[in-house]
Amino acid sequence: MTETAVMPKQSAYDAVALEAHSISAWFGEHKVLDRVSLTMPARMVTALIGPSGCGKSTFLRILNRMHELIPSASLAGEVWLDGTDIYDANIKVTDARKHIGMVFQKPNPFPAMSIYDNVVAGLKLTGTRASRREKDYLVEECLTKAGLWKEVRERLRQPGGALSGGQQQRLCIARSLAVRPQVLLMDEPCSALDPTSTRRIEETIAELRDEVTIVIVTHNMQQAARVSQQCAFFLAEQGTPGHIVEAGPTDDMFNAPVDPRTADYVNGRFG
Ligand SMILES: Nc1ncnc2c1ncn2[C@@H]1O[C@H](COP(=O)(O)OP(=O)(O)OP(=O)(O)O)[C@@H](O)[C@H]1O
Repeated sequence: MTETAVMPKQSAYDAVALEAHSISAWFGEHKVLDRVSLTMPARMVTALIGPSGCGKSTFLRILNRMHELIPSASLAGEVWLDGTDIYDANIKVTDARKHIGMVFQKPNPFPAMSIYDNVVAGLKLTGTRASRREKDYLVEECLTKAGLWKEVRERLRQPGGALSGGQQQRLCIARSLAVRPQVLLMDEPCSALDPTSTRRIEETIAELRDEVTIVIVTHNMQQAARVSQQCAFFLAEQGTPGHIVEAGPTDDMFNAPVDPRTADYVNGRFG
């Protein structure tokens, strides 16, 4: 009997490790990542750091099968979530993305849709049925986890687009949480936000990490030091594809890096 791959069963929130094995990536003939392997443990925030163009976003997008949306893009390697290869031929793209959510650089709520409907929007996309009561509960739960409930509880029917940038980003986090992902990927989630909103998102990340495995791309070294427990330093030297120079506990990466290039980067000497 042949085994059919299925995505692991989702309980409420259930953080699990995500493992990338020997990931290489191309845009057409241009190779941008070379055999990148990284374990992103459960209940930890992993920060991907490195200079512009070294492949951090490409790697992040490979982790939830968004890379394949680009016509010229291809990849090699495997991504394992709790014992299942998300690139297995039997795994549906929508299932992979349901388990592994993404928050982008620029907050992208549906602007004309109400705050309430923004949060539950993912249910429709993933074909999940819910009663009105279940939705009400989910909206409060996810907005609370995203640190937004108290600010919007009296105006859930107002459009998402009327919120501030920082509130919109927290709404996007709530929307991602509503399908109960096991992993949340964040691509520079604070780069469009002011310092106060940034701090609020960082607090939200800290509160979420026990329930959702978080991987964040950031250019801000102070932010990487504040929010992550593990860091991976990517580099693409002189036109070569991006690779990981060094990965490890955040404290070690900042205070006792093994590779001098890591020390130079985290201390702001290049990039
Ligand atoms: N859609 C695309 N088509 C072609 N090449 C691309 C595409 N997206 C990215 N690239 C190339 O892939 C390489 C890696 O880009 P990527 O955006 O992953 O790097 P990054 O480290 O996230 O950069 P940044 O920090 O500036 O966001 C770069 O050389 C970039 O030009």
